Amino acid sequence: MVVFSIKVRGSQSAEELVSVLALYLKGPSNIISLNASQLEFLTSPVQSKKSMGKERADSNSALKIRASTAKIVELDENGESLEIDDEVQEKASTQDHELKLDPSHYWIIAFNTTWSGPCRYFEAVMARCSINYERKDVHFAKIDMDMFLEGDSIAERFGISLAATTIDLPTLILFKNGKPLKRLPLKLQTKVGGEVLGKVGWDRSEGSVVSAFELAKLGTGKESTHKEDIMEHHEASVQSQTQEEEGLYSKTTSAMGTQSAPCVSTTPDTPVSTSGGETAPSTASESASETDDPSSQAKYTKNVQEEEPGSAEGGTTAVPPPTLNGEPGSQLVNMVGDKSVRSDISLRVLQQLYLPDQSNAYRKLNHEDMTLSYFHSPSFPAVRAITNHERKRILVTGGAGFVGSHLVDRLMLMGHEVIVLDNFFTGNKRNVQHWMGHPHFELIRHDVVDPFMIEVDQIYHLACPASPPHYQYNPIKTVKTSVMGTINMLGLAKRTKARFLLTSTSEVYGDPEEHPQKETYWGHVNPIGPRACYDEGKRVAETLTYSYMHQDEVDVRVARIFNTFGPRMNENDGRVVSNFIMQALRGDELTIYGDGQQTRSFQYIHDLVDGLILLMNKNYKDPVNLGNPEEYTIREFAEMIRSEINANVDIMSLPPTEDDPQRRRPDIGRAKRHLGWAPKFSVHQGIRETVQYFKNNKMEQSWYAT
Ligand SMILES: O=C(O)[C@H]1O[C@H](OP(=O)(O)OP(=O)(O)OC[C@H]2O[C@@H](n3ccc(=O)[nH]c3=O)[C@H](O)[C@@H]2O)[C@H](O)[C@@H](O)[C@@H]1O
Repeated sequence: MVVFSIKVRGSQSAEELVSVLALYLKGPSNIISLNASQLEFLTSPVQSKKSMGKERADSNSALKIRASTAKIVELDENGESLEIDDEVQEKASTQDHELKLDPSHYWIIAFNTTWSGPCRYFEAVMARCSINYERKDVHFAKIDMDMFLEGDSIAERFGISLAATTIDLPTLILFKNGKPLKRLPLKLQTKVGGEVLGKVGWDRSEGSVVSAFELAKLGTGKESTHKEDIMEHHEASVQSQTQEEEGLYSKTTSAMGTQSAPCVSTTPDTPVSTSGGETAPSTASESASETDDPSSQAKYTKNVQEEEPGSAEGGTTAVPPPTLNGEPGSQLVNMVGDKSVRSDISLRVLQQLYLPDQSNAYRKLNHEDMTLSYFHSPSFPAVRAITNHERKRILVTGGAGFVGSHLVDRLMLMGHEVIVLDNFFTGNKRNVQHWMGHPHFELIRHDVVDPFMIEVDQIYHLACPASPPHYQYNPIKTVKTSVMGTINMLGLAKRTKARFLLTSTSEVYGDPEEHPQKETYWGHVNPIGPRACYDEGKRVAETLTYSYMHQDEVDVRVARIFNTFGPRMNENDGRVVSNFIMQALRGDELTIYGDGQQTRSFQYIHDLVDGLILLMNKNYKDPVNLGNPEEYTIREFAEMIRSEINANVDIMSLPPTEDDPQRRRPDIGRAKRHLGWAPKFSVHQGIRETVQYFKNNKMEQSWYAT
C-alpha cells in the first residue's frame, strides 16, 4: 500500500495531481481530497494495540475521517473514475465515516491546504498504525507543493519508507538541506477524452526524489508498465531545462476524466523565491529585535520597491503574451470575455493574477478608471539565514491584524517559519501580502473559536478585536474569542509543548484606582458594562493561561498591552489615534469624548513588538506591562496631533463613553527588570510615521470606507 499525502493549494490542483498520479500507479486507487479545516476531525486508532483490545485492534486498517467536505474518488484498474453513489458521496461529505485501508489499493490523500499540519498529523497517524499493527506494506510519498525539506517528516522519524518530493506547480523545485537546488519544469499533459490523460515526470537523479513510478514498485513489488513514459519524460525534462534557462516553459493541465478543452499557455520563468532578489533594489534596513541571543541584533536588509508601479498596462511588462498551442508566432489572444455582459477584459490584466511579474508586492487603486491593481514581486525582503535548529515554527493568531502583522514581519525577518491564523474580522490580508508565497510563511483563514491543530514551537496568541467599537460590535463573539480561542490555543500548546504567549491588555485594570498601574494591581472592572466583554474576556484568558500552566505545565507568558499605535491601523478602527489623524487629514473637527481630561499613554508599534519577542524568549512567566509611560490627557493629545499635521481644525466635545477608564499609565518596572525592555520611540516620532502612512493610504482607504 502506498499512501500519498499531498499538500497543495486549491482543490482543483489537488485533484489534477492525484488524478495524474493515479494514472501512473495503474491500479485501483482511492483518492480523498481533504480541506485543512478537517484536520481536527481526522482520527485513527493510534492507541497501542494493548490499550485498544482486540476489537479495536482489528479495525487497524480503518481511517476515521469526520469530513465535512471530503470528496472521495475511486478509480478502477485503468485509472478510470468509478461512479460513486450519490448517497455515499453525500454521506462522505456530511458525516463521519470510516475508510477501510484496503492494502490492495493505493491511498492518495490530497490535503487541500497551504498548511502542513494535516499532512504531518496524517503521517503520524499512519506511521503509528503501521508500527502498531506491523503493517510493513505502508509506504509514504509526500508531495508538498510549497516546500518539503528532506528529513523533515514524522514518517521518516518513524522509520517508514519515505519519498520526499517537492513540487511547485508548474515547476518542480528540488531542495537539499533546505536550499533550492534547481527548478525543473513539471509537465502535466492531457489529451481530451484520450487514452493517455496525464504525464508527470521529474528528474530522479538527485536521489532524494522518488517517482510515483518507483513508489508503485515499493507498494506492490510489481514493475510499472510506465517505465518508458517516465524515461521519456525524464529526457524531455532535461531538454526543457535549457528552455527554462531561456525563460520559458509550458504547462498544460486538465482535470482527469472530464471533457475539458486543453488549455495551453506560455508563462515566464521566475527565479526560485529565496532571500534577496536581483530585481528589487535594496533601499531600507530594519534592525533586528532583541532576544536573549545578542548575536541576533543584526541588521536586516529589506527589499523595498522604489519604483511606483504603473497602471495595469505599465506594471507588467515582464509578462510575455500567450502563445496558442505553445507555438510562437501563432495568433495571439489578448482579450477575453464579452462586452455585452461587460466581462471583457484584457488577458494581460488577468495574467497579473496568476503570473508573477517583476514588481514588488504592491497594490494601487487607479481613481481615473476605478481599477485596482495588485503587483507581486519575485523577491521577498531578505530574511536572516539561520540553521534549522535555530529556526522556530511560530504560530501567530491574529497575525493579519495591526499588531500581529508587525510581529509577523519581525519574526520572518528573524528567519523563523511563521504561520498566521486570522479570521479577517479586523485583520486584513493586505497587511501580510508581502510575505505571501514566501517558503517560511503560511496564512490560514481560521477562527480561533474553532479548534486548530498544528505542530509549532511557539504560539503568540493575539486574535481578538481590540478597538472598543469593534469588540463591542458583537460582545458575545468577543467573549467567545477570548475564552474559547484561548482554550483552543492553550490546548494546542499543551499537546505540542509549544511556548504560549497571551496578549492581554491594560483593560484588565478597568477604570483603575491605582496609578500608574503595576502588574500586581487587581483592577477595577465593571463586569456587566459595555467594555466587559473585552475586559472580562481577557481576564478569563489570563486565568485560563495560568490554570494551564499550573495544572498542565504549559509554558506561558502574558503581556498586558497598553495603548499602541502605528502604521496598518485601520483608519476606521475607532481608536483615538487613527480617529484624530484621519480627522485632521480630512480637515474635520477632532472628536473628544467627554471633557478630554482622561489620560492615556501611547506606545509605538515597534516598541511593543520588541517587548513581545523579548517576553516570549525570556524566562519570565508572570504578567508584564508593555506600554510607554509618556502620559497625555486626550485633549493634549488632540492638540499634539493637530500641530503635527499642521491642520487648521477645531476640537469638539462629544458625550463621554460609558465606563471609559479615566487614567491609564503603565508601570514598566517589571519589564525593565526582567526583560531589559523600555520603549525607544518617542510618541512624536511614532506619530510622524503613522501620519505618513495614513497620508500615503488616504485616497485608497477613503474609497474602501465608502
Ligand atoms: O489602543 C489600544 O491599544 C487600546 O485601545 C483600547 O483602549 P482605549 O484606551 O479605550 O482606546 P481608544 O478607543 O483609543 O480611546 C482612548 C481614549 O480616547 C478617547 N477617544 C477615542 C476616540 C475619539 O475619537 N475620541 C476620544 O476622545 C476615548 O474615550 C478614550 O478615553 C482597547 O480597549 C485596548 O485593548 C487597546 O489596547
